[in-house]
Amino acid sequence: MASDLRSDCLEIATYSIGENMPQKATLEALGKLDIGDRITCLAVGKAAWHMAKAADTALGDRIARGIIITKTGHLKEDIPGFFAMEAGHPIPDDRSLKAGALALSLASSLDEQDHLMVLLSGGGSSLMESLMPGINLEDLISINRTLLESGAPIEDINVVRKRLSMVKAGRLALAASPARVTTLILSDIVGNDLEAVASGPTMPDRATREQAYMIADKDRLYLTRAMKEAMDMETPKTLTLSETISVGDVTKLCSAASERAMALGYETTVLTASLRCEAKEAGSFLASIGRYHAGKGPKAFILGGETVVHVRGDGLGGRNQELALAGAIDIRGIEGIALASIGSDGTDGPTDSAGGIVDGQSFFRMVEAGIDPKKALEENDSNRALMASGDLVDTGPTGTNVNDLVVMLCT
Ligand SMILES: O=C(O)[C@H](O)CO
Repeated sequence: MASDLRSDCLEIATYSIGENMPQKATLEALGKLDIGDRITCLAVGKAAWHMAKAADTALGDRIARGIIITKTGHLKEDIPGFFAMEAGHPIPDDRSLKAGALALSLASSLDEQDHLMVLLSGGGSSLMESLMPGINLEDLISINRTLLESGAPIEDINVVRKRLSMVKAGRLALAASPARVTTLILSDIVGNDLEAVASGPTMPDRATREQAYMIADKDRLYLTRAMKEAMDMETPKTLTLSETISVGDVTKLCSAASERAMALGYETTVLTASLRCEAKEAGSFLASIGRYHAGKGPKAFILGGETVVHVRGDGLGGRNQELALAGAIDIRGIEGIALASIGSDGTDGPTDSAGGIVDGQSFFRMVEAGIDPKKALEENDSNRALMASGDLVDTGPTGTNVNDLVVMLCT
């Protein structure tokens, strides 16, 4: 039975990730849109190439000009009519500044006959930048490092990054005015705060100057005079010509998983699409739910989001593998239960695995292979433990990035 549960878990995850692939999601959204005939396309983010490919398929010659800005190694074959470039991520580099200048000059060349189609995905904040006067690349790199190392949530990091930028916080849409702007977003933000994705180049910015200073103070950012001047400038609060559509996100990831689980005959509950707590606590908590429901199924519990790992040991792992290992410890010996935790992008932490899938026997398989599962958890060594029990999930990079999916099945 566990093997059926395990294959059902993987089928559910594969289906929901497939439904949130950038090309599929973008094509579906474009099919429903009323778009003019003079389209300029700007694709920015880790999924930019895939989204641009979908736009090329759907709109063909109606795209007058296109630009793709993506992370190093994320470009595939040439798309006719598109200029493509790579830039730095997670730390911006001089190519990011070239990308920002290019995007702004493209936007400002448009008039009211034009329609700017922005295809946005995670990673865009670092990949495309144009700095406020007096701020240089060195300042930008140092601010980004401090913010990323502070452990601050990405939404907070982007509140500050927006203020220092001429292209973020809706300013790209302002540059494109009077052209109409439509932005399709593949979101990597838990909670779907769309204006945080890639620092919202075409969306109004709700954050205030005071919030930005509070975050800067908390993270002990060193602000030069030019940075303070930039922080003081108001960001756009309304953008009448700009509309935003979410094409893929963690909520859709959970809905697709739920749809598949129901089709497989499970009574299904989406527990949350904004999981954010410590990975091992999520694993133990889910195990306690599983222990209660095992034997009362078939039931499916679906969760989406991104847990965190406060690393204490020097083992190898990732948040999904750590969640699965914690789950394995607490469901040991229980029949009729399987728990999978998988990164939709196919990479979990600094490992080649996407996550882990465990059942009531995983703990014992680890012990037989000479691993102490509890010690492995303390040492953040989930990758070695799950490898020993044959419980790693290896998908390779999937091409999308809409956070993580957790599926627990009980019979
Ligand atoms: O680019 C960014 O800011 C992050 O990936 C969030 O979208």
